[in-house]
Amino acid sequence: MTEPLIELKGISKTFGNNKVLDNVDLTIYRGEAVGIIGPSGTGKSTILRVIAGLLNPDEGEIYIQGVRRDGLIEDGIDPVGIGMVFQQAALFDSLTVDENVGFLLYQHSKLARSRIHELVKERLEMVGLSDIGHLFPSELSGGMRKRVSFARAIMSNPDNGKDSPEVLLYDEPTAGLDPIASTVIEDLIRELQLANGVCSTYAIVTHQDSTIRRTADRVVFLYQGKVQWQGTVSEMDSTDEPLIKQFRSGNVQGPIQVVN
Ligand SMILES: Nc1ncnc2c1ncn2[C@@H]1O[C@H](COP(=O)(O)OP(=O)(O)OP(=O)(O)O)[C@@H](O)[C@H]1O
Repeated sequence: MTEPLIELKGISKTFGNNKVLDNVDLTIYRGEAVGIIGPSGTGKSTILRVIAGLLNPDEGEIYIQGVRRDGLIEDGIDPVGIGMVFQQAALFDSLTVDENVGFLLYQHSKLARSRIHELVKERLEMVGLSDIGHLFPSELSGGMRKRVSFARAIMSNPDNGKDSPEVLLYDEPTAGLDPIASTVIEDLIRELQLANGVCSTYAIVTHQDSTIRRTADRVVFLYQGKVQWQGTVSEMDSTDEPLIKQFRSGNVQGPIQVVN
């Protein structure tokens, strides 16, 4: 795990007067699982969107497998595929599960519909869902919708080797789920990491303690637009760093300013 796959160097992003990311440096190594934590509104989702190539930073450089990215993901120059699983499952309500998961291939590939249908079925099986392709999102539980969104994120065109996402970015994948449904999702994230190298590297934004513990090899703490601390989960439990101590305890007193 020594090769940097994603490198952010001096990334800044301001919305209006709000400098959300302030000269952030972050490296994610191949095969690594990075948990990004920090208080609400501190730029965690923003950093994922920058890595995904959905948002351009104002300043700084992004390297994907050593290649500098210039522009957004739609420019299609990244040497490895990067997929994103959004906080809300973001499924189209008027489409079936099959049509949601296969959406990009149905719209943009030359593959036969029957072939796409098979690929969708495989991906749904990978996330532990069978025989639900014909259902609509409103007929699923929250946990199932999340799993469908995972299946969509790992969907790829077999005719295009670069299409398969090697990196997955998860934005609060267990938010709003009960503890057992969260465990199912956490296990799935690790299983996908080990399966066929589909998404062997990932970054995950989460507020849930169990998700941090069960899915992160390295934890990065973001606050006031900067990476303030990073370490393993056990280092997070033992460090005397005042920001982490306060975050760990949930105490309103401390260096983290409480926003009401
Ligand atoms: N497109 C945008 N336009 C304006 N402001 C934005 C935009 N996207 C994010 N912000 C602001 O940037 C700040 C950081 O948002 P972000 O969603 O990255 O935080 P977060 O750490 O993921 O928060 P949470 O833990 O609550 O999900 C917030 O103040 C948010 O309102």
